[in-house]
Amino acid sequence: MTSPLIVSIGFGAMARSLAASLEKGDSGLHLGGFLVPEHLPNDAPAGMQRWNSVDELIAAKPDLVIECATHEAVRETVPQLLEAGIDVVIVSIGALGDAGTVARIEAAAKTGRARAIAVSGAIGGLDVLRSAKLAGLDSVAYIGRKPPTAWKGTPAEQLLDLPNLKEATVFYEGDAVEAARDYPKNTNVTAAVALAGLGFKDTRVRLIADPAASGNTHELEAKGAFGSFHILLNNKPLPENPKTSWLAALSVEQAVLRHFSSLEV
Ligand SMILES: NC(=O)C1=CN([C@@H]2O[C@H](COP(=O)(O)OP(=O)(O)OC[C@H]3O[C@@H](n4cnc5c(N)ncnc54)[C@H](OP(=O)(O)O)[C@@H]3O)[C@@H](O)[C@H]2O)C=CC1
Ligand SMILES: O=C([O-])CC(=O)C(=O)O
Repeated sequence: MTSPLIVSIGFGAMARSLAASLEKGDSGLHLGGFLVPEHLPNDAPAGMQRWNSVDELIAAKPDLVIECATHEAVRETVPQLLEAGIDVVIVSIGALGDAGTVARIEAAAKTGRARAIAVSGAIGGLDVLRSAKLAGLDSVAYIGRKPPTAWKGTPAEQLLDLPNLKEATVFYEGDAVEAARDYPKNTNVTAAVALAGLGFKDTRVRLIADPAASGNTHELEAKGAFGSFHILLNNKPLPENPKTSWLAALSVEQAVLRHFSSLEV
């Protein structure tokens, strides 16, 4: 049997980590190539293909596409692939905080009889949240803590003196609608929590810049008819992008392995 064609949208920190990890593993699966905008330099490793347009990619008939790029790619590129009958794993899931985008993705998936799969990413406990929701959830809260460098290029820069921050500082408290929209490279996890639990408006979010943090910490607390739970993840960042946790890349890899496995665990 020939190996399935697995392609990423974007070839940044996460896609590169995924490619290297699949290569090292024994699944026989590989990242066959990637779709990136034409302006990016061509640094495709040997044996990998590069596509510059979604039409060219669709013509190559990939078996699975993994969006590892931006919220914009989820809005602009993912629906076209689904309509063409191609399953897509979505990583920049903060884009799903917009009801119009969700409706477009659902309609495209229905048209193409394809599946859009949202990854758990850098957080865990979503299985518990999904199950607990069935009996009713009273509250869901998420706390994200990262070192100041990880908040560079976000609205936190306007709120705090990030390079000279001396102590852990809360700079955002609100809901997952705003958090997912305003911190698109840092808080996709809030979308995972919102989608599994109480929805974007009712998910409480607190974001912290902490000079003492050595990695990316994600805390999740939920209460409901089932009881309550509280988890804390201490994630190591990817060397190429301190905003992104290694666990997020690993969650993409396990989504790929599950997709091609006959026993889903
Ligand atoms: N669900 C989760 O838990 C997590 C989700 N993420 C999300 O995953 C995505 C990837 O993360 P990461 O790899 O660390 O990010 P990087 O910034 O390292 O890589 C993204 C790459 O995609 C390229 N790109 C931008 N726009 C497009 C487009 N329209 N089509 C194709 N490629 C594009 C970028 O190019 P250029 O540099 O030129 O813009 C860049 O090379 C991000 O959106 C991030 O927010 C990250 C961590 C956790
Ligand atoms: O990787 C992380 O720690 C979380 C992240 O960036 C995101 O959710 O966008």
